[in-house]
Amino acid sequence: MTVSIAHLGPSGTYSEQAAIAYRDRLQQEGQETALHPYPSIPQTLKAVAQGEAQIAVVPVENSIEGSVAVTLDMMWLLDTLQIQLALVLPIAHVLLSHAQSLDTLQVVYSHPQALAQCQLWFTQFLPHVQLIPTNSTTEALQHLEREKTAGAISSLRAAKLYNLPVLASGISDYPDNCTRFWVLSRQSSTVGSHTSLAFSLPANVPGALVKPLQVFAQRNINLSRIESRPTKRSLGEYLYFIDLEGDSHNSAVESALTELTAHTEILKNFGSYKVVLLNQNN
Ligand SMILES: O=C(O)C(=O)Cc1ccccc1
Repeated sequence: MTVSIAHLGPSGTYSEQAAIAYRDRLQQEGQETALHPYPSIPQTLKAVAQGEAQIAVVPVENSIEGSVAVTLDMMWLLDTLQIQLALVLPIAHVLLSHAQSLDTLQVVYSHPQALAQCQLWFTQFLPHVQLIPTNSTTEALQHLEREKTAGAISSLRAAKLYNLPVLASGISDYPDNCTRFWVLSRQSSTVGSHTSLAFSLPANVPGALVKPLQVFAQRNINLSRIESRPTKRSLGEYLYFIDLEGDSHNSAVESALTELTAHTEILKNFGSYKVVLLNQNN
């Protein structure tokens, strides 16, 4: 049976690069696979939640810009997705354009994460250029043929794929730019070094967040990330997304998760998984 892997498209995105790395792992195990590009991150996740695809590979956090909010929000909403693996991909942005020189550029298109990761570079070298968000780094490339004074931030892989000229490279604001992707499916996750969960609080009162956090501290469980997102019910009310070091089959983590139910309103366990560092050529 062919395993279908959904990712943000069109072809050439960083998400596709992470999906290819995952596909290669499955192929080494003798699995048949097929990649399926989707126009947005929510559509990629819904495809798996609705059973249209079996696996989704989506960005969750970038070392410069932080969380991909839409991924966290959809994980909470969809409820059924479990993390199978985390992939950390180095990100090297280039500026692509048919323009002859940088100073003729008027607009630059890209995914909001890519625009944000290069904002200092644009402030310094192209302060008057208009930055326009697109659904993905490769969707941005569709503008270049018709708009000769437009640029797009994408990868060198995408430049080669679409045969587009590179106007500038090394444009990320910090050299160690990398993005963490989650590999998700509806199957329950297995084992690994990390566990991710999210919860809402029973009441907005002093100390409400201390209690769930103490559950981990008392058991010497290290948290590797904590992120809040609005509940969207009322201003100032939040959901908390937590990554912890440990597997949910480990007895300390297991008992922490049990006790956590007493200090949270809704608790969602997204599963335990391994973290794999990819290199640029993956
Ligand atoms: O648009 C893409 O190529 C994506 O996969 C989203 C993204 C954008 C910038 C850095 C990492 C992921």
